[in-house]
Amino acid sequence: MESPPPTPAEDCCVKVAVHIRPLLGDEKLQACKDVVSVVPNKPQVQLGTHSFTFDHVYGSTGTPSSSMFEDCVAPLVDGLFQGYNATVLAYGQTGSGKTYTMGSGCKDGSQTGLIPQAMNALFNKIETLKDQIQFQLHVSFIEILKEEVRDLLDPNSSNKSDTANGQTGKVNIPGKPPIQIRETSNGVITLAGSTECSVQSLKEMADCLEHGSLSRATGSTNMNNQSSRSHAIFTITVEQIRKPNTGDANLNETMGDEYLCAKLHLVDLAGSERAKRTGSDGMRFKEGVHINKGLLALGNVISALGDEKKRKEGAHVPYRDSKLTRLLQDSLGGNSRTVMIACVSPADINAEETLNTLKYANRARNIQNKPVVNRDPMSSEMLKMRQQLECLQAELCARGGGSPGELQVLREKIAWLEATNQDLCRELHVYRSRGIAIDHSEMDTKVDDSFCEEPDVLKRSMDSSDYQMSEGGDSGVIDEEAAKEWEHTLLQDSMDKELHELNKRLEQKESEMKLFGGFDTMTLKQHFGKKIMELEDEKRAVQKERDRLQAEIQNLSATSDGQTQKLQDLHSHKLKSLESQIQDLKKKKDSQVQIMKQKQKSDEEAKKLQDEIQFIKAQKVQLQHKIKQEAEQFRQWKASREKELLQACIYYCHLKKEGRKNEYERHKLQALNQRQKMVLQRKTEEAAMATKRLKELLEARKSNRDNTVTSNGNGANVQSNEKSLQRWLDHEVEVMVNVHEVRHEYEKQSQVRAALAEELAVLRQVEEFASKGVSPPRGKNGFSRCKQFYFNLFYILF
Ligand SMILES: Nc1ncnc2c1ncn2[C@@H]1O[C@H](COP(=O)(O)OP(=O)(O)OP(=O)(O)O)[C@@H](O)[C@H]1O
Repeated sequence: MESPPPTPAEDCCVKVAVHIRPLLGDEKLQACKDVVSVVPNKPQVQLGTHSFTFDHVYGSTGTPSSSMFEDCVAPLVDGLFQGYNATVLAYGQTGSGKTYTMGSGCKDGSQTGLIPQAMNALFNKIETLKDQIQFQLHVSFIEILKEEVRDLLDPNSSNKSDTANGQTGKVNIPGKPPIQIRETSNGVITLAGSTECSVQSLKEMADCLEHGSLSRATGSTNMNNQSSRSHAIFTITVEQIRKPNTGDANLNETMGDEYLCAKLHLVDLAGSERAKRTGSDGMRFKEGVHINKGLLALGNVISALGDEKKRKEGAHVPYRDSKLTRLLQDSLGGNSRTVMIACVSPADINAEETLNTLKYANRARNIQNKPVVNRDPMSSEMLKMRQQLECLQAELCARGGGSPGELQVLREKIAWLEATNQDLCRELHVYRSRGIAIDHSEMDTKVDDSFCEEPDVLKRSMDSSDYQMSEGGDSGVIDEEAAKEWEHTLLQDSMDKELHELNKRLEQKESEMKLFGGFDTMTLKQHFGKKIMELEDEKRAVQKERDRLQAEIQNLSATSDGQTQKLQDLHSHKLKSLESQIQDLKKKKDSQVQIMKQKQKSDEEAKKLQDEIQFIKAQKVQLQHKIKQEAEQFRQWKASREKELLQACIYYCHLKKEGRKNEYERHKLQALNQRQKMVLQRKTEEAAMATKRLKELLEARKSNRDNTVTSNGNGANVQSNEKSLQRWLDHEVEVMVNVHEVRHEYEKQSQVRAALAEELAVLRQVEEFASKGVSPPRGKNGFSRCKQFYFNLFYILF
């Protein structure tokens, strides 16, 4: 029977719904007009001359908001039970109704909101499946406030209400390490250090939501008197473990695997805002800046993912630009089914922001995600075993009137399969608990933000102390793997840092460049050139006037009368003023020349700066390329390593199965041997009897012959005696031969049994290798010998 093929990643676009809230009391008081309209019976929204089509439109004259859960979120909740991750994301301007829509505010809407409805649906479904599946539920609730991730469920931190600025929120215990975002080797984003509350009931989960919501940072602004000042992410993790021996045929459709795990992220983003309109200053203003920064980064990610051309070219997606985008990496363009709810206000005073939200949401529709079933490699082997078991059970039913011998064989096979299944279940459980223990110890040690990666099931089993390699070479494999991951993390980290440095330098150079900017060099040059020419002209005119006056003074000094003297004085005075004008003009010209020189120098500097910017940009592109290339190389290496591990795991399971089969066959052979031994004994006894009788017969024959010699007249009688004696003799010889054959067969089988025991030991050895995730040696003690062994077994049995 073939094992089920791994589920291929399905391409699915991010679904976008628009939720239009009604006009609020304040807006009505300000006589605001409703400017957002919905095209009847179509998911189409119009705002002025703009028209947008979405997957759904709720509120206003569109579909009633009460259908939102069934249309958008219920399918995602169902998907969790098949192992698919999901995300619901509320986006929109401040005061547009995100918290109301999500129901994460613990006030109005908290019962009709999407999160409470999702929790209800989840527990309703669990109730129907709890007999067949064991569920483990965990919740975490975090917020991102001013680029810092905060744990809303941390029992050790306290809630604070800072009345001075109307701020409420969580206060972390000083000294507690901050929550860190990590990426595991298979690209899954995890939060290290956040509280994961295990919940058993709807009430417990609702309590967590309420507790976290109360701890969330909110504050009052002109646009919303209880405005969320942070991005909040409520995550529900659903782990499913199939209970053994559930004969429910329908279950196969619900859960084919032994173990599934899926996460539902419910995200209430902080609203985009304009400081002018929210009237925020001081701390509130700073919050607004961070909020907008995070949303800008989100917008850039959406743009990069939503642009088909860029996507095809494999353009860089700036997930690392903010904590929000890093955390939502899987939800946008990754392993998740995602729904975005764009919340908008219909009021004319918000028209501009509403238009922005609609454009943003429209772009998000183009994002393609690739959700996959989060299954466990061990589970598929279990599934295979179970299918085999079911097949045998069906066969057994179909052969209701079969011979008791056949039924017995089938029953034994079923018992063996069930035992195998249980063994595998136990093993799975051990692996899982080892994994959890390793996770915990990783948390405790916290070596480095980027190094700690969640090991997968196989790695856990390999790392655990019970499975330490017996030979130095095997542990070397693991060391090498850890070293490679370590090296990759360090490299990525250092390249990230380098990129960050380059970005900083680029930013600095660009802002320096801005200082040079704003002037048109050519125009300035022309302006100053013209100015200098004008000054030259003016200087020449003044010099000409001076020369004319000097000549006039000379003429006047020749005719010196009283009138002339007066005129001469006047001219001399004028001359002096002209001289000083000339000096002024000279100075002006010099300063203009100086300015021109400075301009030229600054032009050169700007050119140099421009070259530097180009150089940094080129370096940045190169580095980004290098980061991508290294990540790809690592991904490929990791994928091949994981494939290898998976093969080892499958091989290991195969060996386990074969080992059990071997035991079973050996057992059968032993029983057969026992029977043969008894036959042999009986035959040996028969042979002894036969020998005895033979002797008697020979005696009788001899005396028969003697009789022939002595009583010659009785010839016919003697002949018939002789014939019957010969028949007896032949029969006894046949018995002897038969006994000999049986003995020979018995000896042959004893040898096989010994070989079987030896091969079983080999098999155990190989199995031990496989259990450590290392390919078994294929030489002297390896697979080829196993194969030979099965060949022998087959030959003997059939
Ligand atoms: N669909 C709706 N029906 C009635 N009232 C609504 C609706 N949506 C929102 N409101 C009201 O609008 C106000 C603002 O809503 P809410 O706090 O959910 O906005 P927000 O988008 O989360 O704002 P912020 O980003 O500032 O946190 C609240 O008083 C809420 O009760």
